[in-house]
Amino acid sequence: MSDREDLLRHINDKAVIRGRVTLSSGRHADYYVDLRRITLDGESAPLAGRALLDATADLDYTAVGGLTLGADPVATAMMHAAAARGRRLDAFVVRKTGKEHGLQRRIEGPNVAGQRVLAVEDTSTTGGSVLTAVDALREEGATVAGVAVLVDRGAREKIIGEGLAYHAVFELSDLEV
Ligand SMILES: O=P(O)(O)OC[C@H]1O[C@H](OP(=O)(O)OP(=O)(O)O)[C@H](O)[C@@H]1O
Ligand SMILES: O=C(O)c1cc(=O)[nH]c(=O)[nH]1
Repeated sequence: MSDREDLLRHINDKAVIRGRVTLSSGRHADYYVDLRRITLDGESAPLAGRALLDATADLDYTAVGGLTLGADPVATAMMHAAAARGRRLDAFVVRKTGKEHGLQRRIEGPNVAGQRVLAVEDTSTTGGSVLTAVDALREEGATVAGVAVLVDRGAREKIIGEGLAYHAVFELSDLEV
């Protein structure tokens, strides 16, 4: 079984939650895909890291990350999967709001200025969260090579409309929702 096939089985078994929920955008839905149950699961996370590296193999980037919190374990899974393949890939975390003490950095980790970066998410519904990260990255002087998510929940058109390359390991239609 390929990593992608294996990962799909893990997502259907562990992350698809049925029931009325309010989404990040304020919209309502009858199911939730809780991918934190994948990206923080010791068996599933390495699969997610490798599947995202494979899905973005056509893109050129040296660092990966996105808007905290959902994006964080996605980025670190990719970083470790890349290291296991002998490739250096840095990670970063984009804060939702600026930090007022310490070094007051909006983007934590090795400097992204001048780097080609990949903006990631666990899932993207309206694209609002990942595009917030894209804006912050550009403000910091990074070049955004593209956007990648584990599960696209509808943001594809919006993100492509912004002129960004977009890769999703799975579409909603792949899932048992
Ligand atoms: O495409 P969007 O409409 O922006 O929705 C997707 C976002 O919603 C979830 O995060 P959430 O806002 O729940 O916050 P969290 O990552 O801090 O849990 C998810 O991890 C994405 O970041
Ligand atoms: O749109 C969202 O907020 C959202 C949907 C979903 O299925 N999973 C998630 O973590 N966030």
